[in-house]
Amino acid sequence: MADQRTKILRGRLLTFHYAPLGPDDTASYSYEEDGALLIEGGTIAARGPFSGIEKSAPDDVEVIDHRPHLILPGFIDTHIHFPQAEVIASWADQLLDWLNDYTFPAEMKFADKAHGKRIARAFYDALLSHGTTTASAYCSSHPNSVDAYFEEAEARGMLMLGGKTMMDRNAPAGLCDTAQSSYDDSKALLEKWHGRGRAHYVITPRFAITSSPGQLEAAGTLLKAYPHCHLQTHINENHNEIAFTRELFPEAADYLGVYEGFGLLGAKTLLGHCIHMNARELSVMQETGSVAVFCPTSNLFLGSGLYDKKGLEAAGIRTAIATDVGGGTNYSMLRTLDEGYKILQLQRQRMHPLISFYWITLGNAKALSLADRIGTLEPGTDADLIVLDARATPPMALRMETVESLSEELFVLQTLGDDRAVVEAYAAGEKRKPAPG
Ligand SMILES: Nc1nc2[nH]cnc2c(=O)[nH]1
Ligand SMILES: [Zn+2]
Repeated sequence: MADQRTKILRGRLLTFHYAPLGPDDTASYSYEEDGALLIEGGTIAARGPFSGIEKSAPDDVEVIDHRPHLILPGFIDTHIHFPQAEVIASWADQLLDWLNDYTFPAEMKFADKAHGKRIARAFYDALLSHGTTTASAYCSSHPNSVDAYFEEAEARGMLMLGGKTMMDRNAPAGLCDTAQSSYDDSKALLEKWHGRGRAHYVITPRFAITSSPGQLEAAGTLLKAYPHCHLQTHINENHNEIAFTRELFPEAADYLGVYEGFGLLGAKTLLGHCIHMNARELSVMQETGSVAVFCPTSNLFLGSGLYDKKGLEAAGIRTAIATDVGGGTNYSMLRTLDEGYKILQLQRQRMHPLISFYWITLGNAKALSLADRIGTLEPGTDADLIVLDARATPPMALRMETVESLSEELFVLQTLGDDRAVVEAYAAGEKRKPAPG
């Protein structure tokens, strides 16, 4: 009798090994036309041609046949706001007005744990139905919201990163903590959640405008004491934001200098946006190994500006891509790639589809320093997978009639695809795509 949880997934497998150096870099990925994954106890036990995997498996193993669809590692979203599920699609001016008029009022509702639990269910339904199996989220400033966030992830077997937003000024009283309370609450939450199951705690000062120097210092103290945790914040998204930050921290060399001064930079630091960077900031980002997170739908929606992927990477900076819902306008990493492609086109930095799909899987896993567990179909890693159908809608099916290569198929998925192209999502080896409706 086979282990109940042992199964074979059959389909067209695609996984990356490193960032493709160009369209012809076939060594950068593995593609198996009739491939299979042996899944045991939430991890990938073996990968190969179906015939070989079937031979080595127990006779009564369950075979789930996903042909003719693609099987990929689950998508990874490196920057999203859990309490903004009700903010997405709010008609606003640029960043600071959008925060004050829509975002802060919506986040205040998370003082109520019941609200957090309801939004958490909707949030994870949205992630999984769009093929995202891991994300790094800002919760609200209420510790309750972090519990709601990780409890729901645990129930769904998902590897999720997140933390309590630290913010003690320039926001409504109902959202503000203090330097001391944010330190105490973050520490307690971190000790409760980090490493429990698949949870990863992220120290989360919102941005320089909403944190006093004392609070940024507290965040730095936490990061020093818990260097295995990530830290996430925002930087250089909007010109008014930058000007206000310079007024609040006149002694800092520049915006990044604020975070640098409080010891917030390093290989586990995720900096959202990084649009308007100066030369000094680029070199400090590179030296510290901090990650510059591209949020294309948000950057267009809020009129923030154009992320310079080529310039950042030429400076040796690690990059990632994310939705930034609710400034971002879609949970789909496919829609995110499509908008990102257009931003890069405007700068003559056209991105090849192999690089796009590398980025939202292994690339983002590397940016999170989690490539030993997720973002890949390598045996020994976690079975977080998705099944994609490039013929999911009539316009996609029509376009696919003339597609001749894997790269072309990926580009159809990126340009025309959304949650309708996601046939199934597995987290820790189990089917998790919510039933429609
Ligand atoms: N896009 C975005 N930028 C921010 N900067 C500070 N907070 C936020 C936020 O919630 N969204
Ligand atoms: Zn954000």
